[in-house]
Amino acid sequence: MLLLYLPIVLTFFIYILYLYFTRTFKYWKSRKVRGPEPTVFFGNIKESALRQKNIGVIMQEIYNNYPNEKVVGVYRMTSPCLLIRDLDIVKHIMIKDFEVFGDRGVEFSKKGLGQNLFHADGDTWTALRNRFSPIFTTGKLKNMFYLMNEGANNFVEHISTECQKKQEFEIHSLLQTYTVSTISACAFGVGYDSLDDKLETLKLVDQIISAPTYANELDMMYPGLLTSLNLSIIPVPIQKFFKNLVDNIISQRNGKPSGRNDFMDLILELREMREVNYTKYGNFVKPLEITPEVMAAQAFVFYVAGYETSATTMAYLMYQLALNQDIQNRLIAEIDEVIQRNTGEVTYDMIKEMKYLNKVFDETLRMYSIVEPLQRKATRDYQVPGTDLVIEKGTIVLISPRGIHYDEKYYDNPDVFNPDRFDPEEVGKRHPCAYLPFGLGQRNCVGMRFGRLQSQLCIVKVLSKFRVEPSKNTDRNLKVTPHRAIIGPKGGIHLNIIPRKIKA
Ligand code: HEM
Repeated sequence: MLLLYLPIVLTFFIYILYLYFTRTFKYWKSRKVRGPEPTVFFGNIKESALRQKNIGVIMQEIYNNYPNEKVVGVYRMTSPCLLIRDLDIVKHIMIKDFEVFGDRGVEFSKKGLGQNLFHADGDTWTALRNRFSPIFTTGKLKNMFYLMNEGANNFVEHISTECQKKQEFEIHSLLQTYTVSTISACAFGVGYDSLDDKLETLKLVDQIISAPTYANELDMMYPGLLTSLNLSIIPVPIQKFFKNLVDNIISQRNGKPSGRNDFMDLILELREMREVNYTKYGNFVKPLEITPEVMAAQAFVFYVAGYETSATTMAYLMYQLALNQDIQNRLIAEIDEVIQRNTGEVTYDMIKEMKYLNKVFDETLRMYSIVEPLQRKATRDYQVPGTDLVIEKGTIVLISPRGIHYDEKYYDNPDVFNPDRFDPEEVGKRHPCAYLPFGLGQRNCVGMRFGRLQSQLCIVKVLSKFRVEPSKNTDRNLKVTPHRAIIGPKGGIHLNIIPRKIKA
């Protein structure tokens, strides 16, 4: 008898699940916002949730499929989100109306490593950003330059040794060895000589961070769940690693700056300064106490945000130089000229002088923007300028830098690598929001100057000794890894590195 009813019960149960996992899917239609049809449970991000496609690529495809829309309604799992295509609206959200869109909407905990600049929202973020921005000024970077220089010299030596054994390298992982050591030296004061014993743990950090977890998808389905449960999405061993690292540094330095001028010194310096009270939009914001926990959270985010982004950008840059030998020749000529004119060690000011290097770097990040999509959360209902649409409080808005960077409205022949697009006159002709690899507005990348500097220094050092060329394994049709948060090349980038014949 029971068996007779089982199919009916099952069908009913599946129907209830279906209703539940499609309950929000009329949200955008009812507001007359166009967008792709969602799939039960997954919304529009099925391939990303199944780790088949990077979420940044999915958003770029949606951007491309709605060329006439200012905004597109999408569902991340069952949550309605709005993809913004129109650059004037982008400007409002990211810059002008920042008081509504100051949150990123990825906060997972107000404790431990959760109190980091990237994930924190609300007053915690304001307090963190106010407190920590000063450590990224030009003056501080200049003081830290010697640490990067040492890292770059070690790296070039490493390549020279390896080049005696082989010609072909997987350069993405090769460049990671440079950024891991440089960021470790600059962020948490690990000397290059003592790096080897930490390297294994740092590799583990990378593996754990890049391993797919479904916490993000869970938070998309039940926004705010992680924060309300105060859950950490970061595994306990990693939390312990960064906490111990910071505790050791504080005790080695007796809680005072050591004169090394690394981030830890700068944070210890900040700790010694009296905290200044300030207000945000007229409201008093509690000043932030720099506890060892807060320090560990920033060391964590500087490490995670700092090494992979720069290594990936440099790998793509080298790839394009290998495919475009004329551009490589022009860049090498600039590097040689500036070094010869200044004689001696490469300095911060010399890097700033290399205008073509900057253009090559900017064009690389146009073609290969790596932090995608950009994200903000509405902290109150918001009428989208120039439309009847109201973005409801709590809604996530998304921006696709890749969509914009490959849009022919802003960039002719977007598939062509052309650094001259970044001539100042050309830049002046474009909408100010048409280029956003470091995000935009008050919540943009705080480490932008650091990332540019550590990458450009390495490129200069490497190209002053070597050239790059395609190898037999160079993939001319690069794909991106489906699951990593930073968009990187699937299967790596294989190139030949050839010692240059330097004229005496
Ligand atoms: C090529 C290198 C890099 C790229 C392309 C990059 C890109 C980005 C992007 C797109 C964002 C989000 C901005 C937004 O939402 O508007 C971001 C945020 C952030 N980045 Fe970077 N980044 C790079 C290097 C670095 C480095 C070297 C550090 C630290 C040492 C760093 C630390 C951060 C932090 C802490 C945030 C969160 C800022 C906040 O919310 O206040 N980044 N980055």
